[in-house]
Amino acid sequence: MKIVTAVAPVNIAVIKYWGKRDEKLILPINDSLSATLSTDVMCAKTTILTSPDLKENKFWLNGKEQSFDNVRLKNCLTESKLNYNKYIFALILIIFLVKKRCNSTLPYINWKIAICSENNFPTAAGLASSAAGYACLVYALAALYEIDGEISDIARLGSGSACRSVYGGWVRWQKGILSSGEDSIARPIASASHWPEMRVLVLVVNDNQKKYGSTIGMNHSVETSTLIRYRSESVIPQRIEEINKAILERNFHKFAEITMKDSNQFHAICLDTYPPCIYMNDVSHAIVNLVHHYNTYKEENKVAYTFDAGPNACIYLLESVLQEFLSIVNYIFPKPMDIKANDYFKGLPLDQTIIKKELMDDLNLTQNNEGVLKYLICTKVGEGPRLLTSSNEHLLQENGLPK
Ligand SMILES: Nc1ncnc2c1ncn2[C@@H]1O[C@H](COP(=O)(O)OP(=O)(O)OP(=O)(O)O)[C@@H](O)[C@H]1O
Ligand SMILES: C[C@@](O)(CCOP(=O)(O)OP(=O)(O)O)CC(=O)O
Repeated sequence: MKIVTAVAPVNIAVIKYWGKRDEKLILPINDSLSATLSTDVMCAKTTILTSPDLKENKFWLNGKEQSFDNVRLKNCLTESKLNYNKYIFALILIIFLVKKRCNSTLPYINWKIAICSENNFPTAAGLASSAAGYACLVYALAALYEIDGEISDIARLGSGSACRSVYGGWVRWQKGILSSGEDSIARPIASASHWPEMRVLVLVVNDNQKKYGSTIGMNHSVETSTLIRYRSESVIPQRIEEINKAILERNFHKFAEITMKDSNQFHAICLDTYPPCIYMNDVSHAIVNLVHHYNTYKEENKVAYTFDAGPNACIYLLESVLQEFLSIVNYIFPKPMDIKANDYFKGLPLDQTIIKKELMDDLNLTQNNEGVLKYLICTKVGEGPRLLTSSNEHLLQENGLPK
């Protein structure tokens, strides 16, 4: 019997990946760049066990068994439109590729496996669970089958954005030009400690499973949007170099401007998609408005928003402005009285600073009803995936069943 457990991070892109040039190999039409977030706050955790006693392959996600062995791979391969099976298909493909890359004389290479994974944050809600989940799966499989070297290309086959989660710090996914996809890999551009004051505040507007997934959304954009081509050909090549430089120089003002412009352009493409795929809602737009008011008041960009394929805002900001900005968020979006502070302010500890009346008067923003925000998560840039060696950490028992 052999067992490994790993944790892997989510990542939030500041230059968004949106659109594929190859759906099966998950090859993007543009480079993207993200920060990997600390696994101390948000992570996927995956245990993989292999044993000669297992009769079939098994997979549990968040406590629920997922069909695995009984999926007809052939059907998946011939499917022209991607559907929910794509996730199980990706799982099977990833296991196959990791095994292919390992030393095939390993005595346990042909044993069946049991996989058990959990996310400590909402799954399929636009908070990058697939990125953390597939990075974790590939990292744990690589440890199980003792492979070293490149794994971002394998993680990419689960979900494109997952290739960036196999590294910590600031990570760029190079779109690559080869049709084989060999050069479509992620690389860190700066370590997790490069910009230690950077914080990320996730304002959760809705953590329900989203209706319009990223895969389908971006396919429709490629098929119908004219703006998407302009973005990938004429905007991103320069923009990605500029943000790379801003990050290396720790120039927050410039970093924030590019981050917000890129989020806005991505959602403009969603609106340019026919029929449009709308992810942001009125609360998201109220957050955008609040950030711009605050930056104008400060006469400099102190805070940057970015939205993935959902209404939740990820706010990048430096530690020095965190408390003041948070106090404004709390005033504009009041916490419901009946929710305990610990259930509302998640992640890194936050002070409940009292708002300065004159600041609110200057900002002149309208207060919302209680409960418009569901909760907040405060986190920071962190390291990539890692193995957990203590046997208490395993999610599976020695018989291959979940604990
Ligand atoms: N820990 C995990 N292990 C394996 N697969 C996972 C894990 N977490 C999520 N997934 C897969 O990813 C799917 C969710 O991906 P989806 O892209 O819809 O949402 P998301 O990643 O949370 O949002 P987004 O990509 O917009 O940020 C799940 O249905 C599941 O198939
Ligand atoms: C908006 C995004 O979060 C899109 C993520 O898309 P996915 O990586 O979930 O898509 P697939 O490759 O089809 O699985 C932007 C980003 O993370 O860069």
